[in-house]
Amino acid sequence: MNIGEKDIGGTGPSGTRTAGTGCNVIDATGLRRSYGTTGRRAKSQKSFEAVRGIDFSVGQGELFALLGTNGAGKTSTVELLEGLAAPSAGRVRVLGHDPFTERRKVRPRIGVMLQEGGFPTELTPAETLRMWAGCTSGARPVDEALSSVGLMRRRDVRVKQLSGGERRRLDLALALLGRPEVLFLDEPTTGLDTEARHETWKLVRELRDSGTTIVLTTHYLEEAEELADRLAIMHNGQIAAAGQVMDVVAAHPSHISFELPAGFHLGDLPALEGLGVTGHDIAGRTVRLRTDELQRTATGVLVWARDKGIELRGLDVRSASLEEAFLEIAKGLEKA
Ligand SMILES: Nc1ncnc2c1ncn2[C@@H]1O[C@H](COP(=O)(O)OP(=O)(O)OP(=O)(O)O)[C@@H](O)[C@H]1O
Repeated sequence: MNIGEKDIGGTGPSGTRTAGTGCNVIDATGLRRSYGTTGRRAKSQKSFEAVRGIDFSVGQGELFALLGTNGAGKTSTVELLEGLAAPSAGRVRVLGHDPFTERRKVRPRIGVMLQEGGFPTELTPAETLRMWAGCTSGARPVDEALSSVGLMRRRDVRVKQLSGGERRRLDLALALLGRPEVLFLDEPTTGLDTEARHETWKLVRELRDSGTTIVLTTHYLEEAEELADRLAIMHNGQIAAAGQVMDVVAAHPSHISFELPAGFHLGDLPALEGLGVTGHDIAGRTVRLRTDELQRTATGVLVWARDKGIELRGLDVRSASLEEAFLEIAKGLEKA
């Protein structure tokens, strides 16, 4: 594939780095987006900066997830990548081109699954895809697109009779119709039941494995954990953390909690610092320890309990999850 520009690779200011094949399909540098700065009323309007100078790149065949709280700036960012708006500052390249000014070169090579598809509800899925195929060069056969998202059974019912989850699948079928090299998925499994969500994940993995580059926004951290090669967590228009899931998670402490048996106090435990504990709290009789050295701390606590001949009820030993990392990042930034 002719990407058109050289890999800029390396580590950006926000710590993002491509893990892919050396070809960056997407490059964003110092990207900013403001609302209320264009149009006739611009001078009287107060502008709002939704994307505040972000850098990231996505390698060919990589699945990159953009996470963040409501209003963090994910959709505003993805729209810049899709060429639906121009950045107010910074630079974006998709497949080596500016997706806004060179839209005609980029659009046929990307697939976009928006949050709200907005189909004509009187058409059937087959008719919807046929209509769309008429505007798409090199479109897949309609039935192939329908069966790839598990909608063959519903090909001839009206869209208005589809469930919310089935409409999401039709959205996905439309995004896949032109065999895109780059696929943008905006909350693709919202409204899907567990089985349909797992089917969508399987399909997304297959697409990624066949070389499609995928940018995913999601509110489901489990989805990012399942699918993402790398991710970025946005907050207030900036990238607060980025990297592989395990890197983002590793930057946050693991936890051990248990109930103190009757007659024991926190001070009866061995010196917490010596066990590698970085912080603790106690609620009622439940002790919660934070640590960056889970095995050492857990061993210390268990050996202490064995030596005292006590059972630690409610014992829970867990590595940090993406959810905990996410919540800590959001909490930390709110305080900042
Ligand atoms: N057209 C617009 N005009 C003015 N402000 C906007 C516009 N679109 C979005 N915003 C604001 O920009 C910020 C980022 O919005 P954006 O939709 O990009 O966030 P998001 O991370 O996608 O949120 P969500 O997870 O809720 O979809 C929000 O504060 C939002 O209110």
